[in-house]
Amino acid sequence: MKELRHVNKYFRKYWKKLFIGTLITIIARVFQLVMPSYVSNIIEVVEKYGQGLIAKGPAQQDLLLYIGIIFGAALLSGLFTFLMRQTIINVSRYIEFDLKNEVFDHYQKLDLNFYKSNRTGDLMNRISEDVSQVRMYAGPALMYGIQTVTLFVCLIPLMFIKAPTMAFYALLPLPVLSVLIYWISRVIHKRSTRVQAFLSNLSTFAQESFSGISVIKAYVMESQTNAQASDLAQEGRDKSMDLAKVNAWFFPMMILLIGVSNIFVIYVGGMQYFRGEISSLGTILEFIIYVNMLTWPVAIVGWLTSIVQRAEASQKRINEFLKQKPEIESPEQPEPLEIEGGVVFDQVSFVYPDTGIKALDNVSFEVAPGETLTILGKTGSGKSTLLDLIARLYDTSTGEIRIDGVPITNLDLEALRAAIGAVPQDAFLFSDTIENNIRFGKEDAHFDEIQAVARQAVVHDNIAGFAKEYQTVLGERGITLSGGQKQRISIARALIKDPVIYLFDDCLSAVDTETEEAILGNLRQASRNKTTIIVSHRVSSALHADKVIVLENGRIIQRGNHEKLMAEDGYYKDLYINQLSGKES
Ligand SMILES: Nc1ncnc2c1ncn2[C@@H]1O[C@H](COP(=O)(O)OP(=O)(O)OP(=O)(O)O)[C@@H](O)[C@H]1O
Repeated sequence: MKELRHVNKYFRKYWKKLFIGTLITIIARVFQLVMPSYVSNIIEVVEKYGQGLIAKGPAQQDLLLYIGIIFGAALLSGLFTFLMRQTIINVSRYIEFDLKNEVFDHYQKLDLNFYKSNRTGDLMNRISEDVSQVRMYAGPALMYGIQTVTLFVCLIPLMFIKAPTMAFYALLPLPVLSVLIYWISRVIHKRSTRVQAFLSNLSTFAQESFSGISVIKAYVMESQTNAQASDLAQEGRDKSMDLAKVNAWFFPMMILLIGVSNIFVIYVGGMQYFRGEISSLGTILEFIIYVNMLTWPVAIVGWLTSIVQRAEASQKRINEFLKQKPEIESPEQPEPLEIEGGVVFDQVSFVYPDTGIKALDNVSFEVAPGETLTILGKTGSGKSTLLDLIARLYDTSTGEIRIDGVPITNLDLEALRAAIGAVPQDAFLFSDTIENNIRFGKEDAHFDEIQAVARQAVVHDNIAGFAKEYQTVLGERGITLSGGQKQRISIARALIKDPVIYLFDDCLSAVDTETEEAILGNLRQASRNKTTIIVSHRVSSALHADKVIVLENGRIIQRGNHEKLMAEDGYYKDLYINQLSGKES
């Protein structure tokens, strides 16, 4: 129960509803208890009538009265049972909602390393399956728990008051039933944990096969993927069958033990009746009803234990993630700063913690507010890493990055990221309309602004060509854009944000050179007074830059501007000559 303590805060939050729910549960059970003793009364009236102790008229009147009471009590018990579900089960849904939001909010705060070391399927499983298991504890388990306790507390003393010997024998098999069901539930729990872990794998496999469907098709891997899927399905079937086998024991065991209890009641009650220790056969019937009323709650003790165990295991998995602290956080007292956009790298090195790859090695440079820096270099030379460090997606291993003279770690994280408009290398667009994808950069943007930035990113004409123009839905629910169109929408999204610092990570790689030139021209206009850092493989992005650096294996091997770099032999000049000759030819 240690892990489940996490849910107590939600119980406290909804304590009023839970309190009312508990009262209602108790009332519902008390009304349920009315029926057996009136059934006994009915039998007694019938017996008396048979023995000629009561006339037909009054006997009929008594019968009608008792039936009326049983009916009324059943109605009220039904009504309160309905209200009980409405309160306690509803609270469990609220708790499920709150917990899902808490987990999701926490996921959002965690940094990239967390996402790299955990699989998406697992993240999704914890927020859906595991939270559902915890809901079972916060709702049904709580409700049936209260119900069981109420019934035990009211019914068992009542049975002992009415007929102690019969009560003793009637209750004798029930602890055995509870222990057996507890034991079965433990096995069920073990096996269902295996099923749970398997489902996590299955989600990951399905998610990867669907997102990688084009690769699967292109490499004609359908049959291998199918074979893998059917292996997984077989594994799932075996695990589910294991679970089904133990589940199958549950009800037969219950029925057997109720049967034994009933036989005890009939035998012991019958003997007592013969000996005159009980006055009416109605008492036997009353006890049979009691035994049947108790069976489910007794069985449920075992079931509840298994729900609690499962919820504990699930909450443990959830807590594992909730306990993870984001490695990158805002300082407690950030320096107040109106960011102007001066960026300084002071002997910065960075090693990816998971792979140990040194992506940047002693990198130093300065970009003044409003300047443009272009970073060139072979693939894997550390260009994207450098941009990620400016947005503080990672923290430097050694050295310092300063924005307007203030170490980046002293700045408020949100303020820093709000000042940055980043266009990543892999343009990611959401399954939403084009308008909303661009609006992501500025929620309250007017439609005219959206069109204006789309024009600057040279994608407006493409959008206008779609039947639904800006309302065209992208992604899984809609059309698929070309790589270049995606990149340009992603640029428009950054432009509408109108940030102080632009980070463009090779975001024109999928557009033709003519469009690239048009966009670069527009970007120069849009980012005239903004600090702009462009990562590129094309020298065209460097022609008008104030500064250029060339990276190789994480080190700066050349720096200057176009004119200076053309004056020396090296990577830049070679690249320029290569790309220029390519263009001319
Ligand atoms: N998330 C990551 N985890 C571990 N290592 C990484 C990660 N991202 C990049 N690397 C490694 O860091 C080095 C620099 O990568 P980076 O993406 O910064 O290069 P790049 O110059 O942007 O390459 P490209 O031009 O291909 O985009 C590479 O060796 C790469 O394998």
